Amino acid sequence: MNPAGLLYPDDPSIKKLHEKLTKAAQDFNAPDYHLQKLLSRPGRFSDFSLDTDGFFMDFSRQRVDENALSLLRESQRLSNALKKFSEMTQAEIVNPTENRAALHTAARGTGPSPLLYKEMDVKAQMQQVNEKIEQFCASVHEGKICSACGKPFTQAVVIGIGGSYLGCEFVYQALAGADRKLDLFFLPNVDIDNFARVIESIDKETTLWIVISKSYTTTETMANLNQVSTWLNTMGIAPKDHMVTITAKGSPGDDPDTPVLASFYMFDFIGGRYSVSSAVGGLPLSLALGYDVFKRFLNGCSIMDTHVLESPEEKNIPLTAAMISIWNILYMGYPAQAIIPYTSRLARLSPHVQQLYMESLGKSVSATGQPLTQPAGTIIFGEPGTNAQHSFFQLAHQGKAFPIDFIGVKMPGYTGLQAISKGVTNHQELWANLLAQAGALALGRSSDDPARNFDGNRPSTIITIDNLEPESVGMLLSFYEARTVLEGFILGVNPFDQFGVELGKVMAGDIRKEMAARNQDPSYTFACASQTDNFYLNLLFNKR
Ligand SMILES: O=P(O)(O)OC[C@H]1O[C@](O)(CO)[C@@H](O)[C@@H]1O
Repeated sequence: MNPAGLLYPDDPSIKKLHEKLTKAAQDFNAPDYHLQKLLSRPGRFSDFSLDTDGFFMDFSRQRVDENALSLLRESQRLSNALKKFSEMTQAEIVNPTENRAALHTAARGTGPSPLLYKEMDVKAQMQQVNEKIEQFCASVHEGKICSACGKPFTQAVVIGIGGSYLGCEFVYQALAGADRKLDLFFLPNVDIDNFARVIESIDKETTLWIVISKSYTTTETMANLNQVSTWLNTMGIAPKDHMVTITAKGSPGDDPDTPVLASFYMFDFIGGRYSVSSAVGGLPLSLALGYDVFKRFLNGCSIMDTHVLESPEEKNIPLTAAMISIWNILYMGYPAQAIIPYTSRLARLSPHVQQLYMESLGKSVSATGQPLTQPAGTIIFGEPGTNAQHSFFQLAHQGKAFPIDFIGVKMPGYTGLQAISKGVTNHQELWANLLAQAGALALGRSSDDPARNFDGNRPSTIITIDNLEPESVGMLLSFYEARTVLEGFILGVNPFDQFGVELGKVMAGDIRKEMAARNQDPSYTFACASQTDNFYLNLLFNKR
């Protein structure tokens, strides 16, 4: 696989293109390139917006023009990003550092059938897991599989962290309406107060615990599993009667000698942050909302995957979003990007994309280990609107500028009684704010009073989806996945490994040993800890 990309210009044409893009960005310092001017150009809105199957993206308020876009499309071609995306769906090794394919798209049926990888029929294997999920959930919903005391399960708690929970939590919050079959809770953090909050919210007699860990070695998840098991035992409930596992074949959790109610496989060719369309999302979402809802969500993901595979460059929505993101980071110099959904049901979208994007693209070397010309990635953050407006939008309007994805939903989830305030419904008020913010950031407003002056020229994209139905949410999830992967391919980095998370884990292990030694021997003085750690360990143990 050719790893060349904008941050690893192992190719004279890419070097040259990088120079052209740098120069093109300088044009935007001129007054004629202020967004006020760009937005008044005829055809700006129609030329700078795209749609597919109810998913609409308006990037007319981004500080790009045709010249910048055509140069960015060249970067796509020189790095073979779309070709690599297609190869990814066909089980090529796109994760060279771990010598693996990345087949999250196959989990929703995208790509050839049969899809052979390491002598395995990938889609058939995934189908088997999905059939098991469907049967298990039906049995739980019908009360055939029930709690130790014979009552039906009414709640489930996911024990898992990072990619083994964030995507699932986002989709659950987005889709969970009044008709849910089970309430879902999440126990990601090893923080004992996370456990305390969960057990305050559940009925121990009717709660199913879902342990999700690909490696089944993640410290936080294993500690929480132990905490929950110990707690259940003291309550007289055998953990095996209230637990299911989702893990990789051959992991320490894939152990017939430790029986649970059921176990489901996840595959090493689907990374945690890309795994919500596998059993990681499949089981909890099907338990909470029904297997048919999960299938419809997969269908939405697949519609967007197919759009990426079949659309030409200039109509390709995730590709265009990836190119604009690169433009904003590398050439316009923006320090961060925000995702602001105007619906509280998408509140966990930005935390999910934070991991998806920052773990995938926060890299300092190319896909083949060569130093990059500068570190890759950016900071992603966000909150739902209008809450965000009353929180950090002062900075967005008058402080350090950063591009924003505004996300609007045509139909809210709740369709019951809607009061009218100032002549509009709450949902319309939300939209009035969304439109006003994008307009105010772009256009600004001048004032003789410097403190009340708005320079404008601050970029944003508006993305709209039809509703909060599973298909729309699937398309949104798959849009951000594809955008991330394509951005990685254009930059020349591997979007599927995450070695950057390892060092902290190793160092936590050393500190843990010091704590364990003190727990064993109260006179132990943290002899192996550094001067600084020594201070904090004494603070913790002496409770000073
Ligand atoms: O599923 P596991 O093996 O518990 O890993 C959990 C998460 O931890 C990470 O390795 C990061 O620390 C993620 O990539 C992963 O999703």
